[in-house]
Amino acid sequence: MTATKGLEGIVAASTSISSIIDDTLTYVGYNIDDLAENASFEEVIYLLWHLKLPNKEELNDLKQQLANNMELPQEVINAMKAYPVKNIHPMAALRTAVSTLGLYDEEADVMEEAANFRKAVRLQAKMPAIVAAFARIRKGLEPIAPRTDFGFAANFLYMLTGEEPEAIAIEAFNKALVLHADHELNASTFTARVCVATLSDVYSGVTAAIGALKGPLHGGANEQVMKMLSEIGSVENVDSYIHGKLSNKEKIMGFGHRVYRQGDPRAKHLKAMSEKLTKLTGEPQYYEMSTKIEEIVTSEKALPPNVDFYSASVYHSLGIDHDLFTPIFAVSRVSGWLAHILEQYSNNRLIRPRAEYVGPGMQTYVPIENR
Ligand SMILES: CC(=O)SCCNC(=O)CCNC(=O)[C@H](O)C(C)(C)COP(=O)(O)OP(=O)(O)OC[C@H]1O[C@@H](n2cnc3c(N)ncnc32)[C@H](O)[C@@H]1OP(=O)(O)O
Ligand SMILES: O=C([O-])CC(=O)C(=O)O
Repeated sequence: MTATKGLEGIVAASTSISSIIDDTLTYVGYNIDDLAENASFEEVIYLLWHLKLPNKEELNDLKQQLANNMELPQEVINAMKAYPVKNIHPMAALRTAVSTLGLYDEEADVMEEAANFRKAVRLQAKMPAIVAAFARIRKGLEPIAPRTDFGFAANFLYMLTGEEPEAIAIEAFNKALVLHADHELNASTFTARVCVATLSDVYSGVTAAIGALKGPLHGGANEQVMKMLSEIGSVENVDSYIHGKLSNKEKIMGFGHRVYRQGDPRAKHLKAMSEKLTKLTGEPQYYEMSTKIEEIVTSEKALPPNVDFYSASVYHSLGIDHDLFTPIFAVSRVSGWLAHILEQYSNNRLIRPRAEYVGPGMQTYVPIENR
């Protein structure tokens, strides 16, 4: 038995939800470029969960269900207020709050398909409310209840600030949500599937997935990109900063991908948004630094930017705190995790690969007094 490091190239599941073939990403056969330009995030959620686009009635029904289920149980808000809010990362808070949410869902361990769909709606609806509530609680502010007349993207921005978001912010945020919704068998989705393949519950699957997304080699990279842009500070500093990192053999966050070779098809949409939004906010340097970094990294390392690279300057331009970038990724990706969890349940088998043993050969036990 020989292990493949990082399971590279191993096909570990079948799915009808999304595909990456020849660097083209589709959700249920719809090209991501089409969806990014035309779809609302709610339409994408419906597509991922039902494997077809909704008609008007189905879409309105899902929108209403999401808006109606956004409000958090007071117990979860109280629990968040008791976290050591000043010292914890919002991804740790989100991971814990989603687990706590499961304690207050009477159907948490009901395994029927209809109950799992109901929990999917509740979790999808409450994830943005958790992120927004935590962002306010840690500043000493009260959480803001969602508006039932707002769509998903608008509601998140509203719960974060208490102000009605501008149309351009809603449009940009909706597009970012669409672009991050699903991505075949990425590390966090695989984690969710492994977890629920033991027939554990939806909350456990999503909690596990949040843990996997948090790492800087996966979803956590978007926050690291912003940290890098802040450290660089101006276009003039890009060259020496990036060359310094590369000569130290350090990774440049937001570049490279296990599956894409020519480039991540989502990046161009975020790049265009970054250019537009940074101009509007009067901070074009974030876009200019980013394009200069891209120029160097692609020419010297042949590594194109991934989804995390330009999303950083997009979220910064929307006025979002930098350590909320990865939780925002989770607010979108939970739609994909839930789709994969439902798919896993529908055709389940325990996921249990083998390991190549590379430790010592047979040894004789030595009693502790003789060691
Ligand atoms: C949503 C997402 O999860 S997208 C990915 C987000 N993550 C990041 O942006 C973090 C930076 N990127 C990386 O760490 C990697 O490219 C990954 C984790 C995304 C993919 O990793 P893998 O396929 O395992 O590639 P691996 O890490 O083995 O790298 C292969 C080679 O490319 C180099 N490399 C890969 N990514 C980068 C990078 N961003 N900067 C510099 N060098 C890199 C590695 O150092 C390695 O070089 P070596 O062979 O000389 O040692
Ligand atoms: O697919 C991956 O390995 C990482 C990624 O881009 C994503 O999860 O969106």
